Order: sequence, then structure tokens, then C-alpha cells
Amino acid sequence: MRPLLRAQRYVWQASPVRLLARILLVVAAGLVPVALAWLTRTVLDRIGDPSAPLLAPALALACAGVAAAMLPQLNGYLGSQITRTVTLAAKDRLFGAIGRLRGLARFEDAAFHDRLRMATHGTSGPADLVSSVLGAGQGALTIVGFLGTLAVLNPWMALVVVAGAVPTLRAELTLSRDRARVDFALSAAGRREIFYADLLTSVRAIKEVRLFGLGGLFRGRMLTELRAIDAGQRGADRRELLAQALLGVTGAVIAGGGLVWAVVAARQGRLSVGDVAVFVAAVAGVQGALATVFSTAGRGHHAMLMFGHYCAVVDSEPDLPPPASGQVTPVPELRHGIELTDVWFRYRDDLPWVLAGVDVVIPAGRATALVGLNGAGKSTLVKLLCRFYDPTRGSITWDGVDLRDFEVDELRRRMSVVFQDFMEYELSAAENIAVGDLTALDDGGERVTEAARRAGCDPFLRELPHGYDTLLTRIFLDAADRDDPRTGVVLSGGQWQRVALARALVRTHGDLLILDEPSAGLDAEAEHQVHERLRDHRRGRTSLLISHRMSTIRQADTIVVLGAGAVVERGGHDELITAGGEYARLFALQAAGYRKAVEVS
Ligand SMILES: Nc1ncnc2c1ncn2[C@@H]1O[C@H](COP(=O)(O)OP(=O)(O)OP(=O)(O)O)[C@@H](O)[C@H]1O
Repeated sequence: MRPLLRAQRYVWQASPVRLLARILLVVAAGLVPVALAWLTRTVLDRIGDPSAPLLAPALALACAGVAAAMLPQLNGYLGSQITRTVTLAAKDRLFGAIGRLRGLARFEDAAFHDRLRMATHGTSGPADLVSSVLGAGQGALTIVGFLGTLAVLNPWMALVVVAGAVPTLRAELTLSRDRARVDFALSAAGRREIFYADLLTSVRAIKEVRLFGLGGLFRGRMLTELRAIDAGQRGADRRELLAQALLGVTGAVIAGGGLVWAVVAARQGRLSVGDVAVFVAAVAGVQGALATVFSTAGRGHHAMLMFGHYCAVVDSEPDLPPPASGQVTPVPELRHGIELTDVWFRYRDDLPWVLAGVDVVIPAGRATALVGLNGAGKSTLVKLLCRFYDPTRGSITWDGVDLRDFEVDELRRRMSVVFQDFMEYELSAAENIAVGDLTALDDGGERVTEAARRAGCDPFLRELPHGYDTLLTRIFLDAADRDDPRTGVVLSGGQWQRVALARALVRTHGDLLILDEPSAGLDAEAEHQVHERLRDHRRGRTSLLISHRMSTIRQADTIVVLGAGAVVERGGHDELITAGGEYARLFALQAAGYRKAVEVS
């Protein structure tokens, strides 16, 4: 009952006037069929009686006919208006709730994605539920009117029709529960089907799909998922068909029996011709209205189950726990440094430890570098610093205060990060940089160009057909722009990387700059330039650089080497080379590669 009240509240808040209008229409639509039947009876009986006035009931019958024709259209129109308005508000609420999830763990959970899919279907739930209640109310009015009619003509018939409806109600509720269960069971298959369909069309995947000839494989897998969905739904359809056929036959037998009784009663003079007409209309009306009530109750039940998923997402608890002290501490300007103390972390309880007792200090105003083999846990450590997850054990402090005591958005505002897997937004070049700090859009683009200059992308962005206003996409263009090849452009991987770097550098007020492989895709000259500029930019600032290019690492004040989830070495470049450990080994390996290349050339 609570989801129903909540749905009604949502609809009332989003569209009160239309809801009131719809209620009035529903009352009218519920009573008009009964009025039509009684007016038909009156007209038929008066045709054979020249003394009785006929014009008024005939006109009233015509008017009722017009109303019967118009009301469903008006109801449908108003219903769609309400559905659209309420769905928009519900979607806004849903995505607001998703936006309140500050961590990453939920988004990596398949069960959460299934629920999210159901919740997205559930955004029309409030309107569907209220529609079902109104539909059921309309049917109930018609039933009451016609049952009254039947009770006058043949009380037994009224009883038989009502008794025949009980199995229909039970069947409809079972069927809707069955439908919702099938939908939920198939949602993982639906997710996989979308994934394979996406691989077959996405720009990112298409190169490998074509080169390795993967189209057949992914199409096959997509079809397998679709067949599984089809089989699941076909089963539900069959159960529905069987139940409805049985119910239909029961209804027809009752109506047929009633008709025979009415005809015999008329022949015996117990009913007039008008009575027979109103009796037939009443039996059909009650059965029709009952069917409508039950199918709307079934749809309402289904909508309620979907709406339940919606409510579960909207009401979900925050994924990052609030401070243990109950008090949020304002994030101070970083003066001393960030300290990781005995940090242990794994992505899930059933997965191995990624970090196992890491102790690292990132001193304020100094450049720290993080080195380690693939999978050593460097990017994971960055995600912990950004508080996308909390350490499973141990703590991370910012000038001595645990990160968990800060408001997470405020903490993130103090950081600039270039992620290894940065985003390529289908936006203009200026917006692609300004997403790092949206206020940069307000000052005429000066900070955007300054950041682009530092990241080394200003020269080629200036040269674009519309400069910084050029869209960095060829896909999401407006219809009018599609024929103009100059409107959107595609950047190279290295150019994108510089744009992503500019995005981090535009955030000038950050206390901590994190660069996770910022130059992996750059050519040698660009890499040199970018690192020269970055060195100037990082001077006096707190930064953490992750790179497999040892030449860029060596300038850091402190180098931390991660291995098997723990710190294996730390120190300055010269110190670590002298120590002859893991860092010296990696450095020598890379240097030997370059030396060999030079000798060969
Ligand atoms: N979201 C995730 N869920 C589960 N495991 C993950 C997740 N992200 C990373 N891992 C695992 O954590 C380990 C460390 O990954 P991480 O990306 O931190 O390594 P890295 O040192 O940055 O590696 P690389 O040098 O290749 O970028 C890997 O074994 C990886 O499989």
C-alpha cells in the first residue's frame, strides 16, 4: 500500500490539475455505459407505445453515445500528458539519487545494474499505478451500475457473474507476478544483449571487431541472449494465453446462459424487449468492466513491482559511510601532506588483496612518483585517494584528518586528476577542457586557453575549423551540421591525452595534482615539452605522478616503488639507483632498450 500512496503523491505533486480533470473524466466514463443501456431500454420500450414521449430519451441516448465515443479519447490524451510529466519528474529523482552515490563499488556490481534497469522502467510506475487505480475505479463504477441493473432483472445472474470473476482476479495477479519475475530473471540477459549490440556499433570497438572478424561472434552471442529472452517471455505469454482463454470461455458460457434465460423470459412475457436489451448490455458490461478492472489491476501490480525497484534505488543508503564522529570536517588547505598508513584494500571480499599494508607519505609541496609493474595497484591507490572507495583496513589522512571525515565532494574539489582511462566527451574543445572546472567557461575562455597552452594542445585546438568551439565528435552533430565536414572533428589519441591533461590543469585551485600515465600516448617531442611544462607547473605543488616512462619519473622528489601490493622501495632517483633494487632494475631495463635502439640505428 505504501508504494501506491507514494505514487499518488508523486502524481499529485507533478500534475495536480490534470489529475483532478482525469478523475472527473473517469467518473463520467464509468457511468456512461450504464446510462446508455437504460436509455436504450427506454427508447426500445417506447417505440411500441405511441403515447409515450420518445424524442427526449432518443436525444439523451444520442448525447450519451457521443460522450461514450469522446471520453476514452480525452482520458487517453490526459493520461499520456500525466504519464510524461510524472515520468520526467521521476527520472529526475532517480538520476538525482544515482548522483548521490559517490563511490564506484555500486556501479561495478551487476546486481545493482539489473535493479537500475528495472528502476528505469519503474519511472513510469507512479503514473501507471495511478492510471491503474483510476481505470479500476472507472470499471468499478460501471460494475456497480450494471450489477444494480442485473439485480433488478435477475439477482441470480448478478451473483453468477460476480462469482465467475473471482478466478479472473486471481489469475491476473498471478500472471502479473509471473511477468515481473520473468522480467527480473531476464534482465542480466538483456544487459548482455545490449553490451554485444553496442560492441557491434560503437566507434571504440569497431576497429578490432572488423580487424579480428569478431562481428559473427558478437552477433551470435547477442542472438543467443535475445533467444533466451524470447524463450523466457514466450513461456510467460503461453501461461497468459492459457489463463485468459479459460477465463474467456467461462465468461462466454455465463453470458450465453444469461441470454437464453432472457429470451425465454421475454417469450413468457416476464421481460420487455427493452429489458432483454438492457439485460444483455448489463451482462456484457459487467463482464467487460470486470475484465478491464482485472487487467488494469494486473498492470498496476506489475507497475508496483517495477516501482518497488525504483524506490529501492531512490532510497538506497549512501555507498560511502558518513564520518564515524558524525561531524563533517571542512577540508583545510594541504600544508603537511597526505599519509597512507597500513592501507589494505580489495575490491570485494571474495577477491584477492590489491594493497596489503601500504605506507606512503605524499608531502605537501613536493613531487612524488609511483612506479610498479602492471597490476601492482597504482591506479587503485589513486582511486582510494579520490575516495571512490574506502580502505578495507588502515587509513588515509589529509594533514592528519582521515579522508572519511571530509565531505567527499569538497575533498574532490581540492584535487586535479588525469585518469589513465580519461573520458573523451562528445562536446566542444573548450567544454572538454572546462569540465575540469566549469567556472572556467565564465571568464571568456582565458583559463581554458591557459590550461591548453600548458598541456601543449593550444596550437592544434586553435587550428580547428571553429577553434575551441569545434565539436570533438563526428557522431552527435545536429542534423543541420551533419553535411558540413568542418563542424566536428576527430582527434588523435595523443591529442586527446593533451586535452585530458589541460582538463586537470584548468583546476588551478587544487591542492593535489594526480597524473596517472599522462603521457603514454604522446610522441617523443610532445612528451618532452609536456613534461618540461609540467615540471614548472608542479614546482611547489603537491603532486603524484604515475608513469612507466622512467625518464619522466626520475625528476620526482620521492619515488615510491609498489610491488605485490606493498611498498618495496622509496627514495630519490640517485638513492634508488645506488641501492640497486627493483627501481634500478626497471630503470636499467628501459635504458638498455633505448641504448640498443641507438646502437642499431
Ligand atoms: N574495479 C575493479 N574490480 C576488481 N578488481 C580490480 C578493479 N580494478 C582493478 N582491479 C584489480 O586490481 C589490481 C590492481 O589494478 P591497478 O589498476 O590498480 O594496477 P596498476 O598498478 O595501476 O596497473 P597498470 O600499470 O597496468 O595501470 C589488478 O589485479 C586488477 O585486476
